[in-house]
Amino acid sequence: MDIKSGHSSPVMTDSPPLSSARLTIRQNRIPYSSAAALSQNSNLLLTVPRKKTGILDDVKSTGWLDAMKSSSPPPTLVNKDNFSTEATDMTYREWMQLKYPSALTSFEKIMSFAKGKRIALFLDYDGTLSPIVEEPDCAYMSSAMRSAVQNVAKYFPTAIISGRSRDKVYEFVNLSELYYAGSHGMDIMSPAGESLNHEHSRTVSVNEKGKDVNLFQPASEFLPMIDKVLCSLIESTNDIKGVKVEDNKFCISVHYRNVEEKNWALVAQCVDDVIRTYPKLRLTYGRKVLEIRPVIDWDKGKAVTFLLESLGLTNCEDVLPIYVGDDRTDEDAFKVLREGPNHGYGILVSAVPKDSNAFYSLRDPSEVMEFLKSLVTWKRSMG
Ligand SMILES: O=P(O)(O)OC[C@H]1O[C@H](O[C@H]2O[C@H](CO)[C@@H](O)[C@H](O)[C@H]2O)[C@H](O)[C@@H](O)[C@@H]1O
Repeated sequence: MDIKSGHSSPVMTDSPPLSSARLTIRQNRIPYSSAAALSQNSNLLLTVPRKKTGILDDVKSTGWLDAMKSSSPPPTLVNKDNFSTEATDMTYREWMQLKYPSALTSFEKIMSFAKGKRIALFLDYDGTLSPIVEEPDCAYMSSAMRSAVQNVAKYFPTAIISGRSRDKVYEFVNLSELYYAGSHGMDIMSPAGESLNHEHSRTVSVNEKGKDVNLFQPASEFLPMIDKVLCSLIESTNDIKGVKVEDNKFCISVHYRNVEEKNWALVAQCVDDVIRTYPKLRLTYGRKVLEIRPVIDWDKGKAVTFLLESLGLTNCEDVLPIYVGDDRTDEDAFKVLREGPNHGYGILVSAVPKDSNAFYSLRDPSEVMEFLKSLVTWKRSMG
């Protein structure tokens, strides 16, 4: 059975990554009037020079401000009480039925394909295992979700793949039996006593019990640069109310979720001012967050391929990788499973219709938990 059947080729409608847009218009200049207007509107003491090149030009010429605005479901579609209108419900149902069927209602179909195969499970963290909240440091997962992940990991090799630092996501998930890939896959760790089976991996003692884990960190040479940029970003955004700069070790997140919308362009400007002198760094975006990372050819998709190789599960007919994620950065992994030699299923977690490289969908973390529990029940039923 061809797992691609029945799905049309997805078309990504999001804007291109900031970095590429940035490069193409680097010579453009912001007219003095725009820069002046920005500084007047901002009510901040930040100095905005007369002539600028960079992200702000992109915002104006390629709709980046729109991209920043649409990088998380707008409150009119999904508000805090999960209110949705009949019309948006119907649009969602149509999207789900026609393009990305629910992984819960399609569970039997998925499992009929999984029969006789070894499942490998990859789980994003924010928005997948934990709900999106305003304060990034408070994105806790529930203990019920932790149990569901713990149970599923008894039967299938399971990895958490996150944009966060590995330490932070480990602190949230707190299950030592899992593989972890932090910093968008640039910081991979095996469970204690396991090896990543790679010539460039190294063994270190990490936890208080002094257990050995194996690490693979393809961007380690960038650490000094990232640390410098982190300090500069903290300093330059210091006066913008609501900005949070998060140290994700090999990446940096600049959150604007709690910044007044009129100041979002200013956030972009500050980020651009800092990173413009670092050609070895690039900028992407996620859910109300700008993300700075090394230009190396590595992402969540590469991390999935790496882990499948480490586990000896690559290019095997009898392996079914499943990746569950909600964000733009998860698309790299969905794409790898859709197009690469390790065919598998991407499952997009979304409460609003959007285009994706995934095959299936789940509405929110509670449905993710149900899906994980169903996997366990199915496995136990197989004896
Ligand atoms: O790859 P992920 O595990 O999904 O991490 C992606 C980013 O997630 C976090 O930010 C997002 O979640 C926050 C908490 O719900 C929310 O406040 C923020 O607006 C979201 O962008 C995390 O803080 C970032 O560092 C990760 O890159």
